[in-house]
Amino acid sequence: MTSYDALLLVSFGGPEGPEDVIPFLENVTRGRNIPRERLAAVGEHYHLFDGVSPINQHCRDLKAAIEADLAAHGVDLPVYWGNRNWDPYLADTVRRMRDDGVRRAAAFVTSAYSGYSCCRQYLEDIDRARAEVPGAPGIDKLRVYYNHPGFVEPFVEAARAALAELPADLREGAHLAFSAHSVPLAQPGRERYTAELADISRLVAGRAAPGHPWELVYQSRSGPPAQPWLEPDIVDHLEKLHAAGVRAVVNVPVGFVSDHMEVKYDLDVEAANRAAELGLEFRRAATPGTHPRFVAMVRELLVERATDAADRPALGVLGPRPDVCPADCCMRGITV
Ligand SMILES: CC1=C(CCC(=O)O)c2cc3nc(cc4[nH]c(cc5[nH]c(cc1n2)c(C)c5CCC(=O)O)c(CCC(=O)O)c4C)C(CCC(=O)O)=C3C
Ligand SMILES: [Fe+2]
Repeated sequence: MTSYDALLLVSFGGPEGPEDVIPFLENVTRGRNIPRERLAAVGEHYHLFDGVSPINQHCRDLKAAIEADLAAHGVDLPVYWGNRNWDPYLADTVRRMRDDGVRRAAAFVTSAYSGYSCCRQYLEDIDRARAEVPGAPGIDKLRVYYNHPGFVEPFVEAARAALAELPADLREGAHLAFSAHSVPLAQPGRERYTAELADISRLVAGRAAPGHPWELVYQSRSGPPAQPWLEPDIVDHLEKLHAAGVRAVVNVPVGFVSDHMEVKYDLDVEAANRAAELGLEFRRAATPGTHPRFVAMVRELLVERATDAADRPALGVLGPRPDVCPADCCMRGITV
């Protein structure tokens, strides 16, 4: 038994106005060797949306939904929110938690997978924030949840809905294209990340669209052009499908928790525009966002951890992830 006196929502952060865009991008890419041209291009994506990323509002909505769900289930726990790259910064939130008398918090991260970018980098962020705040509360990151029914089921529902939106005569021949953020091939934990993505893609395809062909592809590639990243890219994939005579595609962005900028631009603008040019019918499935099943999962993960429950729900073939990262997760403790 661990008694938690708070839940901490940890996220990526995003700009909320044109003047935030450059400082935000500088925060994200500090020390990461991202070419200037790439940064300028990504800045333009944000400016298309008046410099406002949807991600912070998603976090406010998710926080409110979690608070309502906890209250409805008699769990009396305050919920805090802190980001890696933008206000409210994690260190400021941790300071406020300490001032409020929080001693031990469970952390729910808006990233569902193993691997450096999805798991260890958030652990490092939490460590760094705690190191900045004398007397900081203890913070336990909840387990990786990509295969939890509360994450999988909203995607199954969303994939079915997107398929149903296709013109009836094209539905039967439609392909499913699962997508996730690309990462460098050399990134620690990359094998585990891709294995988990394949696991959930197979699961969602089998439940939402049995018999339809599916593939796992990547999006939002960054880094220097010479550095190898996970492929194929979704746009190249759409071109390949089109050339092979496929006429309709449902894109399921299983790599993400909400419809933030990597979804609203890279999929809804870039991939959708290319599909339109090709004459390919393209529908994008919703991410979990504030789906009640997803919100309930946050509480279930918290209760499971607090009570050290033996039953750890997990779908697919890889099994539940342990509470504390083992060597094949994100190589925590190994220097890159
Ligand atoms: C695996 C992964 C996730 C999923 C897990 C998770 O959700 O955390 C993710 C999410 C996100 N990535 C985001 C934005 C950005 N990511 C960048 C750059 C990078 N992402 C990477 C990986 C990932 N990223 C990597 C390896 C880089 C290269 C630099 C580095 O090694 O760190 C850059 C720099 C410009 C560019 O080059 O694209 C931006 C602006 C936003 C916010 C969107 C919004 O504002 O709504 C979100 C949720
Ligand atoms: Fe990213």
